[in-house]
Amino acid sequence: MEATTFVLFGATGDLAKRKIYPALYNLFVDQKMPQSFSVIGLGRRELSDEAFRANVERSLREFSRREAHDPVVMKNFLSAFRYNVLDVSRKEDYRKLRQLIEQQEEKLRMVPNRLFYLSVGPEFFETIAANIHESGLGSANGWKRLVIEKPFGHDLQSARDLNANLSKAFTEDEIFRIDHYLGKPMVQKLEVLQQSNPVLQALWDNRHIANVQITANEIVGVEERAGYYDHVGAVRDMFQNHMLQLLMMLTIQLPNNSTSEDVRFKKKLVMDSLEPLQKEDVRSHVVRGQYEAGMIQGKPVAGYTSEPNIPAASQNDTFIAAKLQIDDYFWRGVPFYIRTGKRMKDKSTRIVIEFKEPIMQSKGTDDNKTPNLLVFEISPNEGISLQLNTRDPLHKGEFKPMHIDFHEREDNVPEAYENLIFDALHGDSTFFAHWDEVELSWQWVQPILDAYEENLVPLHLYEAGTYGPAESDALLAQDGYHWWFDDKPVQNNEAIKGEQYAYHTNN
Ligand SMILES: NC(=O)C1=CN([C@@H]2O[C@H](COP(=O)(O)OP(=O)(O)OC[C@H]3O[C@@H](n4cnc5c(N)ncnc54)[C@H](OP(=O)(O)O)[C@@H]3O)[C@@H](O)[C@H]2O)C=CC1
Ligand SMILES: O=C1O[C@H](COP(=O)(O)O)[C@@H](O)[C@H](O)[C@H]1O
Repeated sequence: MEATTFVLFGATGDLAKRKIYPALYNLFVDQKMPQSFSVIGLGRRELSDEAFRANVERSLREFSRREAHDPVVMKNFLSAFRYNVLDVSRKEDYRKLRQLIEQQEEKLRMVPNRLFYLSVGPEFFETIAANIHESGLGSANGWKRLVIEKPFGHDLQSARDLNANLSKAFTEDEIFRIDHYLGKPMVQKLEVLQQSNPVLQALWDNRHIANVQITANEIVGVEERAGYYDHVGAVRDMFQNHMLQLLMMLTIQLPNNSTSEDVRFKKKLVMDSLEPLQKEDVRSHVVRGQYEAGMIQGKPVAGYTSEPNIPAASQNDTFIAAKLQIDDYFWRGVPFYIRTGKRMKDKSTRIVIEFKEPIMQSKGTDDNKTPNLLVFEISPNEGISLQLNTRDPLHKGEFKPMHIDFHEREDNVPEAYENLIFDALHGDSTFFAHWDEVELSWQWVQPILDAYEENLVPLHLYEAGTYGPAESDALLAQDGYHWWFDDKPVQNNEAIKGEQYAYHTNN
């Protein structure tokens, strides 16, 4: 891999501590970092290089998935780190930064390839990009890349404005927009699973699939993020980005050995084919919810409007469920139900594919009918399961569902940020959000934002520790479906922990 200077804005912040340093460290231990690399951490507070390295080391001990830290490896890793004070709006700080980077590159005889990672609030993105450009930091004789975190805009217009401004300093193929759901290993496998398994390929369309359910349930509430969350809600925080990305990754039809260009193009096709919602139709396609007080895992939790720094009259959404349709050859007529919410009963991100036409039961009643289900568990556990039908010899040969499960061992699973930083270092944008799809996602979501703003959609309260408002169940019930696994979340079976494959039947 090419020599790289990793320039980290927001090096003293929460994301750097919890995700970025552990990811860099794990890549280093796995020998997936460039032979020559240097990390320049930036922030307003004064820190010596030693104090900065001590902070980085502390964060690794707290947050790295690796428990044992070899002191020699740790020392080598930390020796690449320097710290520099920089206020994003002070132009002279960029000149000093440029000097420091050039000194380091000269000392280490590195080609001036520079990756600028903006782990700071989105209000700073445009200022930083412009200052990188004006200070000449980005015009050295190597490549430059810009990695930015969400949120990428607040609505369609602000996203367009932001993109237009970033484009003055970086080209589209130099911009890497992180959507950490795209870094999750199971999401990255969706493409290959579909491409390399004729069994799945053969069934991957509206002739065989009855509906698709994409869920991201969270146990956590708003936590300490009132200032941010109360202005965005579930629709902007999760739906516009992570949930629509899951939809795209599941439904794109890619050629074998596809490139990142193919992925970008095919995702755009999916978004182009998504049936648009009119503001007036949002009410019948979208369920908007907010949690009330309740019990989660045996403990009482406060309602949203009693959370610290949330106004008592807040109408902000903490839950959204929606029905979407893709109007193309493969998916026409298949409803996609998407939901995400905070303070739900359990933590689970998964995709359930329900197949058509359950086998006709020769014995038993209709109640025994079990459609074939293919489940991709994305997090917290990673796995795939298939629900088939079999006969139960102990119960007069009645039909009963059987599950074939595969669960990845937890220690085999890299963190999303490891995958994404590795790809950004390589310049591979396959698993990043490209502008086309970001713009189309905002375009699709905009009528929902407008309908919420004008209060055209009721806000349904739901008890914390449930699966959201009853209206979310009704959204599927009107089509004759129901959310799968709400009462029996798919879980890693303790009995099969540590094994790669397992085969068991439901009792
Ligand atoms: N934390 C998380 O889990 C996630 C965060 N994100 C996104 O990542 C980004 C960073 O979030 P997070 O780390 O939580 O934020 P924090 O508030 O914890 O950190 C912000 C960082 O920005 C720096 N900073 C603030 N103002 C300035 C300034 N004027 N000049 C230079 N540096 C400044 C701070 O350094 P100092 O105080 O030293 O100046 C600090 O390092 C945001 O865009 C957020 O939306 C996305 C997903 C998850
Ligand atoms: O981006 C975000 O994601 C997290 C959920 O991420 P996960 O990897 O734990 O599923 C969410 O809690 C947060 O509100 C949102 O900003």
